[in-house]
Amino acid sequence: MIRISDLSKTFTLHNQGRARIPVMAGASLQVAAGECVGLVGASGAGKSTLMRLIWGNYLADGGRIEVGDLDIVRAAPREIIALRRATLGYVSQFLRVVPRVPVLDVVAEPLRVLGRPAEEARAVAAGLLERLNLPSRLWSLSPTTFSGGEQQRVNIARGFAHPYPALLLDEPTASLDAANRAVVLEMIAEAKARGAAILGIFHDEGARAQVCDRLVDVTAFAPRGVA
Ligand SMILES: Nc1ncnc2c1ncn2[C@@H]1O[C@H](COP(=O)(O)OP(=O)(O)OP(=O)(O)O)[C@@H](O)[C@H]1O
Repeated sequence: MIRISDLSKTFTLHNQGRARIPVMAGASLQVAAGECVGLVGASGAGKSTLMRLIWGNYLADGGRIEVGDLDIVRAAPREIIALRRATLGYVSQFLRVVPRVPVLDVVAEPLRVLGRPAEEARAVAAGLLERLNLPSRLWSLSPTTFSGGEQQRVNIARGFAHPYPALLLDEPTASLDAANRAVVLEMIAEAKARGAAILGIFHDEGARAQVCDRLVDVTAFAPRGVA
């Protein structure tokens, strides 16, 4: 489902004398349907950069990133938007939302953009928020003032509202208590069981051991002479 081959990325810092930071060269990786792969490697090795390249926020210098039939490296912006709508989900570490939109609509939104009726989408959102133990008195509020763990649960609910065939998870259990962490790990296992291809960063070793089928060390992707 996710196929990466010969991927390279160098950052150029235009405001700092065009300093060049080579992060990866010749990176290759595949994630099959129903599989969860964990990215590991020291801080600064390039885990987040790889996730952002797949999400389409960073442009690769070379290589291919195929998600389903689309090569993200060569895709047009509208193709990436369509991919994010139906095929590729992303649970980032931090929640970014439009102010004043209530939680229930934040979580229902991925279904609404796919054409699901409002009431139906809200019912799915309510089910997820309930499962993640977010008190219903908070559902009509904007999550901008929520605690770290509450925001993370909203982010997770949103990322799991639609059954994306491919999912990127950046530290999905980082701010959670034991009970909610267990719920999230259960949701990841269910997504795998329905055939989702999942690529994640988990600093939580227990979580990693529980849901990852294998680990990929991104240090191996460092350009020659950098690692
Ligand atoms: N937008 C950017 N501009 C310039 N350099 C960047 C940018 N993003 C990342 N880098 C550099 O790329 C390298 C890899 O960073 P990245 O955040 O991918 O590492 P990481 O493995 O996710 O680290 P951590 O575990 O600490 O989050 C670092 O040297 C970082 O400074």
